[in-house]
Amino acid sequence: MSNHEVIEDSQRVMNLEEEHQVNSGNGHVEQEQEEDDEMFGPMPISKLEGNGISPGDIRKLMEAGYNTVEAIAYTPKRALLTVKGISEIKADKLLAEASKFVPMGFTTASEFHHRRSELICITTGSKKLDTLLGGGIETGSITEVFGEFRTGKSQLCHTLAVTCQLPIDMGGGEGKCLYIDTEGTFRPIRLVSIAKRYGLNEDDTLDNVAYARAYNADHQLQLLNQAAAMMSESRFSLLIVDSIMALYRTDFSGRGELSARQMHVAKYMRTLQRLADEFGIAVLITNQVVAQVDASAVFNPDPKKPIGGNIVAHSSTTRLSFKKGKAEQRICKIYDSPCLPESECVFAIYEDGIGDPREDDD
Ligand SMILES: Nc1ncnc2c1ncn2[C@@H]1O[C@H](COP(=O)(O)OP(=O)(O)OP(=O)(O)O)[C@@H](O)[C@H]1O
Repeated sequence: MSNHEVIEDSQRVMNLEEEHQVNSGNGHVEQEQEEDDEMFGPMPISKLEGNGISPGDIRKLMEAGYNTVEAIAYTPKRALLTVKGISEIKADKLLAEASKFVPMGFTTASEFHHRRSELICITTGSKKLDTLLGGGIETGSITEVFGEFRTGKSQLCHTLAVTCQLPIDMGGGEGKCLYIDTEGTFRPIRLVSIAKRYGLNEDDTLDNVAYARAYNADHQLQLLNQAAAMMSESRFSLLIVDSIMALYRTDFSGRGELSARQMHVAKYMRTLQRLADEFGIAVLITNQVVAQVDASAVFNPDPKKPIGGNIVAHSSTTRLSFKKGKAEQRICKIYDSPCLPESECVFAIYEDGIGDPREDDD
C-alpha cells in the first residue's frame, strides 16, 4: 500500500471520540448506533436492576469494577460475595438474571468456528511478525511477550498503541488503547513517530491512549477496575500491561510471600481475561525473564524463562519469546499457542515503530 493510500485510509479513523459525537448529533444515527451496541457490545449492568436488585447494589458493583452484565455472568459467586452489600441471595439473583442475557451453554463447533473467524487481529507493524501470529495480536485473549531487556517488548507496546486505532481493513481494531506502565518506560514521543508513519493525526492518536503509571501491585489491580469503567463508556480495542510482574517482584519478597504473590497474580490474570471476554479487546502483557536453574536447563542452549510461574503461563493464551538479533533486528519465537506452530521470524525496531527488516540493514 502506498503512503498516499495509507494517509487517505487513515483519515477515516479521525478522532474516535469525534466520530461518536458526530453520530450523536443525528437522532436517527444515534438510535441505530444504540441498537447496534445492544446487539453486539457488552450490556450495561443497569439492565439487571429490579427483582430485588436495587440501584444502590448496581452502584456498589460498579465501584467494585463490575460494569456490564457479562462481567457478572463470568464471575464466580464467591467473588460477588466479596462486594460490600451483596448477600448470598442477591448474588444468586444477579447470576440468574445475567445468565438470561449472556449465552453460557454449549454451542456447535461450526458456530464457534464462525465466531472465531470474525475475531479481529491487530497488526504489529511487521508483516513477517503478523504472518507468524496468524494475522497479528488476537482480540479476546491474552498475549504475553517475554525477553531480556532491550529486546523490543516496550517498542511493540508503543506500536500497537497506535495500530489498534486504525480501521479494521488496515489491520487495526478501530478502538482506543489503555496503557498500564509499571516501570515508567512509556514515551508518548514514540507514538508521535509511529502515528506519522500511518498518516494519523498526532494529537488524536495521543488522546486515544489512556495512560496510567502503576506504583504497586494493589494499585495495578485497582487500575483494572477503572479500565473496566472506561471500556464500558467508549470503544477500546487494546489493553497493555508493561510489564506484568515488575511490581510483584518488589512488593513480595522471598519464599514466605510466594503463595500470597501467586494468589494476587492469579486474580490479576483472571481479571485481564474477564476484560478480554467482556469487551472483546486484545490484552498484551510483557514479562521479564530469569535464568533457568532446573534440570531442563541442561538441554537448553539459552536457559532463560519468563517469571510468574504456572499462573502467568497458563493464563496467557499466546506466549512469545523475543531475542536480540543483529543491530536493530529482533527474533520472535512462538513459545506457546493453542493453534500456532513453534516457529520464529525476524523483525526490526525503527524510529517509526516495529517493522520488517529493511534490505539496507544487511
Ligand atoms: N526511536 C527509536 N528508534 C529506533 N530504535 C529504538 C528507538 N527507541 C528505542 N529503540 C530501540 O529499542 C530497544 C529497546 O527496546 P524496548 O524498550 O522495547 O526494550 P524492552 O524489551 O522493553 O526492555 P526493558 O525490559 O529494558 O524495558 C533498544 O535497543 C533501542 O535501541
